[in-house]
Amino acid sequence: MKKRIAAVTSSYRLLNQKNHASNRILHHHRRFNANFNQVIRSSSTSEGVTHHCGPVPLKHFLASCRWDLQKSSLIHMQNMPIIQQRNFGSVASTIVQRNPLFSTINHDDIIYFEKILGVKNVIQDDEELQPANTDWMHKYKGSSKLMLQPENTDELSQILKYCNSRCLAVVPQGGNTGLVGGSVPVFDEVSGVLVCDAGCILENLISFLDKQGFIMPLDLGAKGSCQIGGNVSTNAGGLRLVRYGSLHGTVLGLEVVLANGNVIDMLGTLRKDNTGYDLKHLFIGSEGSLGIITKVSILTPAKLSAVNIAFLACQDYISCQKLLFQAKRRLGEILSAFEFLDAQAMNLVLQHLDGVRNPLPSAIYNFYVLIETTGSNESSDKEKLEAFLLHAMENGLVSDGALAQDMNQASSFWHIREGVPEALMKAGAVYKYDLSLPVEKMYDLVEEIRIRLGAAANVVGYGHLGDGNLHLNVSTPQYDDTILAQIEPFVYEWTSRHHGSISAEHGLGLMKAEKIYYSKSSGTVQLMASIKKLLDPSGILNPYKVIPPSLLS
Ligand SMILES: O=C(O)CC[C@@H](O)C(=O)O
Ligand SMILES: [Zn+2]
Repeated sequence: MKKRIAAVTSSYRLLNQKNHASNRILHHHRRFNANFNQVIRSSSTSEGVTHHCGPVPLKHFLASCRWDLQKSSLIHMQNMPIIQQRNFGSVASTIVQRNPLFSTINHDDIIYFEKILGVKNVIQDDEELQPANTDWMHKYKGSSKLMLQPENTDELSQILKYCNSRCLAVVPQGGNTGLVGGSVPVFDEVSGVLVCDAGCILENLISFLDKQGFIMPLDLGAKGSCQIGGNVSTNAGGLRLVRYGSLHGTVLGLEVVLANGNVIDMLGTLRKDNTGYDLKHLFIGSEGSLGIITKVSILTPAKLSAVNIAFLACQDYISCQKLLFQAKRRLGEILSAFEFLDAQAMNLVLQHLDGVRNPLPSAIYNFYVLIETTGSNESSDKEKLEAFLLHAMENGLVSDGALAQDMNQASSFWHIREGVPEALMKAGAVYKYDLSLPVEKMYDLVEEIRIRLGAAANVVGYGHLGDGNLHLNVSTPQYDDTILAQIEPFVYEWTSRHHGSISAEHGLGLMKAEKIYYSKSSGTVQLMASIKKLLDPSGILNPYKVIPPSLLS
């Protein structure tokens, strides 16, 4: 072991000599050898982390229909005071006009649901409903008065059939509330295919697979509370997409309950099946608007033992781009993450998250890049990474860097990147944009927004550079409509003009349903609306989201 450290250290001395620049020190630490991704990344959400291993339940879903006619017939999505008692001021609410065709819940409905689910899974208590009615940012507030927690496909099917016949709208939801038991995931270790219930928490699946020597093909900051059904229905991207691709590639099959209660078995486990339309893709990323996913089969990659993480500083955005270009060529098949954050994002993390230390404290840099490699051959992976870093430093792409020497350091590097959303939440109000853009144009947008807003806001750019996915976040002390008017529609128009997507991985939801035309042709949106009407003629599934409501009336 000692020998290896000595050898590695000398290679970085060489680096420094070649660069003749005293500040170009790659802080080198002994590399470690474990697939620590599995165990160390902390959840960046504020939601409680559930530690049950393996089996977890099915879906939770909210009946979003109101049953108190005395109250307004509107569903308000309004800003709430957020965590840590920060005052967000008064904000103009986004108000969604309630579809008058939907029924309201009555006493007989409750009796029916209790008969199917048992009293404990029919929740009307305001306190229990509150977290489910509020999004993670505390920006949108629903007003559902009832939460139903079916424990299996059959219960869900009966409920949906009933809701459909009564024209009661429902909001499918995963990951927000407590668990209700469930069944054991089934795993085939030769093919690496996992079959599990939709309510399985991502982190539990990761632990389950870890024991078998496999990993999940997706990893998210929110893994401690998000559920695989929610991940698939929103086509969540995350930190491993650069290596394993999107869920459209790794999900092999689904079981789905349609709005009318019909259970559709598409739970194949085959990599190849060319027998006609591959309908599971309709449900991946449709945000619960076409059906509710109850089971998932997914291809899981083998867990590889050699993992390295480098935290690097770049002086300008062009260096980040060139670094990515080189990483794809020189690290090739072992590259498993390529993330970036700008100085503004770094400062927020250092300022707002407890115990975070800057691994590169000797100077202030404009950009930071986190590169992870995952491979099966320690020595050749090491050689590759070192050759890559040497080349990058010689060419002036990297100004400083640190290589994690153990799990704690690796964890602390990831914590910086994954902690950006949480730091933004703590900083005040935040306007979030999740954009796909050509990599070479991406940061121009951040700079243009910065100029537009001047000192009124802290404009932050970070994200999955390896996937061309920018998280543009604008942070202000409190929500302000004049700021919003300077960002939108500018940001959407800019993205559309550069042939990008206004939602790279977060979906459209309520926030962007009306903005869909910036990224999709009207013919495509019409076809989406036709499919929605075919599968959910009464429009009860997750109303007002994804497709502009006017197209469905
Ligand atoms: O909050 C955001 O803007 C991004 C959240 C998440 O997708 C991430 O990559 O950290
Ligand atoms: Zn992201």
